[in-house]
Amino acid sequence: MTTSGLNSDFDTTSQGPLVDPFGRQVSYLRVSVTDRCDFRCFYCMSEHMNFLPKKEVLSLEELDRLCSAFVDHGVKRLRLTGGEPLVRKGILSLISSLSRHLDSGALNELTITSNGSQLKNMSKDLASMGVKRINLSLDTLQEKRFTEITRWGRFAQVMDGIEAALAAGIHLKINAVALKGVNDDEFDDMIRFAHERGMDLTIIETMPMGEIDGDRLDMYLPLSQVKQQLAQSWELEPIPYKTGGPASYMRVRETGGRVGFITPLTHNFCESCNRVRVTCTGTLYLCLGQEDAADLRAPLRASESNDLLNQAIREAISRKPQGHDFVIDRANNRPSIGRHMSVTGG
Ligand SMILES: Nc1nc2c(ncn2[C@@H]2O[C@H](COP(=O)(O)OP(=O)(O)OP(=O)(O)O)[C@@H](O)[C@H]2O)c(=O)[nH]1
Ligand SMILES: C[S@@+](CC[C@H](N)C(=O)[O-])C[C@H]1O[C@@H](n2cnc3c(N)ncnc32)[C@H](O)[C@@H]1O
Ligand code: SF4
Ligand code: SF4
Repeated sequence: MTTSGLNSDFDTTSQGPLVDPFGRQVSYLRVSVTDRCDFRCFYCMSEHMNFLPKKEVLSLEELDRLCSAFVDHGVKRLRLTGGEPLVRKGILSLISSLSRHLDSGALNELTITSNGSQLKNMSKDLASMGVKRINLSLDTLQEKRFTEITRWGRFAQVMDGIEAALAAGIHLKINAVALKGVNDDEFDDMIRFAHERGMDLTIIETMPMGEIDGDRLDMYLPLSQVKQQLAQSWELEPIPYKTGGPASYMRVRETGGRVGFITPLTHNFCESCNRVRVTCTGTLYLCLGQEDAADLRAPLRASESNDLLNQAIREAISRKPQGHDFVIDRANNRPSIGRHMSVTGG
């Protein structure tokens, strides 16, 4: 973890918005509230993962304090992710507490990225707490494939979760990772499934993060190929729609719905980056595709006042890198970034 390299032009004691050395304002925080998950998607985790011991993980109160400190620094959008954020014990009390920032107008949006397994029971509560959008990860519509991909997931549970979330008035976006030889024959079906239910679909390239049991390189499918494939079935029109996320969207004329493409390896969207990530141990990662990080747990726990914490946050932002260094290391067959996606939650 880097603690040196402080950019001496930066005043780390002032309040106000967080602006990095490239003039980009950090207005979006993604928080991985747990590294644990009830699924074991094969491209994300190995089947037998060693998860963090409980004492290393921030309590719900500490997570609340940390998120609130970022809100005080002008963060407008908060996304809870994981692991699976909705399997963390007490998660609804954290969300309920954070929703005070929506009520006050300090926060524009409180969202979640989820595998959908808990949505059947939680959707109503989440909607009542002000969660208006959820990004739901679903890579296939075929039950057998779903079991092969997620290993431990139950397809029917996710389908029930989708139904419950939509019934509660939550907007869903489906995230599907493009996996060569696994789900690359399903994108047409997924467009139909999503658009019939008023959901956007975004397709994501696999990223070389964390050791997994198999070989992720074999499954890498550039989205340029997916677009060509889709263009044979659909009329696609580029549109300027933006959520503040990395996807670039197209309208599918036949359905009227949107399909988004997230291409971290073939297209670089870093120049407009607005985000940083915090893990469940309070480590602040300045970029999804870099190892550079700052420990916020020590300053958080060192004092009841937020002075040390605020200083650590500003110091870290002063060295946010310009962009990622994802490389596909075919020679050594190693992931470009050692940590798993579940550490930062995507
Ligand atoms: N390289 C890179 N990829 C990102 C970044 N943010 C999100 N992604 C990728 O996009 C995937 C989907 O992210 P989501 O959790 O749905 O968030 P989002 O696309 O920012 O969400 P919206 O607010 O709906 O736009 C993640 O799993 C990552 O693969 C980023 O900053 N850099
Ligand atoms: C790590 S999960 C965490 C939240 C939740 N468990 C879920 O699946 O939505 C967030 C997103 O990262 C994606 N993801 C995981 N590993 C990935 C990888 N190596 N490359 C690209 N996306 C990945 C998942 O498909 C999911 O959409
Ligand atoms: S992608 Fe999400 S649901 Fe799948 S193993 Fe990773 S954290 Fe769990
Ligand atoms: S890869 Fe890093 S710099 Fe680029 S958009 Fe993602 S977090 Fe921002």
